[in-house]
Amino acid sequence: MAEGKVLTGAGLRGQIAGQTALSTVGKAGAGLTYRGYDVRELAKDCLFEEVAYLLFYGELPTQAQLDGYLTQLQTQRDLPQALKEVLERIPASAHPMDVMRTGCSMLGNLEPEESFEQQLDKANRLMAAFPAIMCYWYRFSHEGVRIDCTSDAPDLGSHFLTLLHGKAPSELHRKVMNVSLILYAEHEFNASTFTARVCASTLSDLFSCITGAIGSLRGPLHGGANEAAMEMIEKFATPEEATEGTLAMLARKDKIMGFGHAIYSVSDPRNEVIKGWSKLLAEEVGDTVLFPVSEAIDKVMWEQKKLFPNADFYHASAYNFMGIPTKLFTPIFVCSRVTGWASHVFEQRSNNRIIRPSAEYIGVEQRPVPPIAAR
Ligand SMILES: CC(=O)SCCNC(=O)CCNC(=O)[C@H](O)C(C)(C)COP(=O)(O)OP(=O)(O)OC[C@H]1O[C@@H](n2cnc3c(N)ncnc32)[C@H](O)[C@@H]1OP(=O)(O)O
Ligand SMILES: O=C([O-])CC(=O)C(=O)O
Repeated sequence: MAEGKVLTGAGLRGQIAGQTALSTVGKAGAGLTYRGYDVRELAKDCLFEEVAYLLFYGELPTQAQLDGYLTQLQTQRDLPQALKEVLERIPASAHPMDVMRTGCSMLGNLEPEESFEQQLDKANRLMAAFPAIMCYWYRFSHEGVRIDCTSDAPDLGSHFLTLLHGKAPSELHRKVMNVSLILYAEHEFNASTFTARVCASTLSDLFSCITGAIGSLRGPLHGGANEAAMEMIEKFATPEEATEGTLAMLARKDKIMGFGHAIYSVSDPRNEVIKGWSKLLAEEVGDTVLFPVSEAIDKVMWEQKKLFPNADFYHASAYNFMGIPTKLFTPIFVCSRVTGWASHVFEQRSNNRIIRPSAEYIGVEQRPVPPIAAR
């Protein structure tokens, strides 16, 4: 069970910045829950869309509600032509998180949130459209293909894999992508969600809140860690090399991406779930390198620093085994976390006061402005 950490110091650590009924993170005896449900239980039995529904509407859907919701989301997957044209103009060298940011912002121009009464419709629309934003740009810029942004895939995870690979995923890949989307969906006041809430507190529109959140998620200390972890893992050909290399990085005081957490102190409850699925995928593809290398890094980090893998570390190998290009790892996080971000925007709006903390001034004392010739 995840334990509470002693939280003080810079980075607003340990300060209550608001209230939420959406999730617990690192609460002693509760670990990670979404609206009271253990994330591990949700990841075992639910579809990602059930979790999205839970976050957006407050309760898990009945079968009839879920069927209706899946159908609704399926009809919202296609992109307007003007957005496709914008995506076609973004170079292949662009970072896909910048593509997601631009795609979100452009959709906000074409289909703006004109009143807060539209917030749920706009959140569902964004969630349904994100896989196509990512894959339309990726396949056009890298393969010269203009893909059909719709698919028959019943759920968002398999829709994404279908658009990316041009064929329906295997049952195992569909399952893993679904689990991954659930694990990444919501995490209280992390940096990107807090960004969204600050933006929401000015009574801005949903697209602005989500665009800002994407920018915060992009950094390697947050969502970008899954890509950074993959780049590190790939450098090692054997577990022995990984052990030596990790020790050398620690000696240089490098940050090891995919380890540690701002709130959890002994484990990230999402790790055991994705690690299990990564192991299964490794067996499926007959991997003898990536998974053993990952475990070797994991062992050194625990032995040397008592640092544990966070949600991002074994996501790297899991996504790699499913043939997903590394640069798309963090954009998948966006496809999932848009549910948490939007739910926090709704929560902020429902009991709002502009978020405006104070700063401790550490600059020079007040002084007269000298004439320019005297400076
Ligand atoms: C989905 C997510 O966003 S999960 C987070 C993803 N990010 C990463 O994986 C990036 C790597 N990890 C980190 O940079 C950090 O652990 C963070 C940003 C997640 C948390 O930062 P903090 O709350 O400041 O970490 P914390 O207070 O636990 O750090 C304690 C010590 O461990 C060190 N440490 C923490 N994580 C790491 C790491 N991954 N590698 C090496 N050292 C680390 C810190 O530098 C600090 O050392 P110091 O006391 O000598 O300065
Ligand atoms: O909570 C955090 O600081 C980072 C994190 O794990 C997440 O956003 O999923």
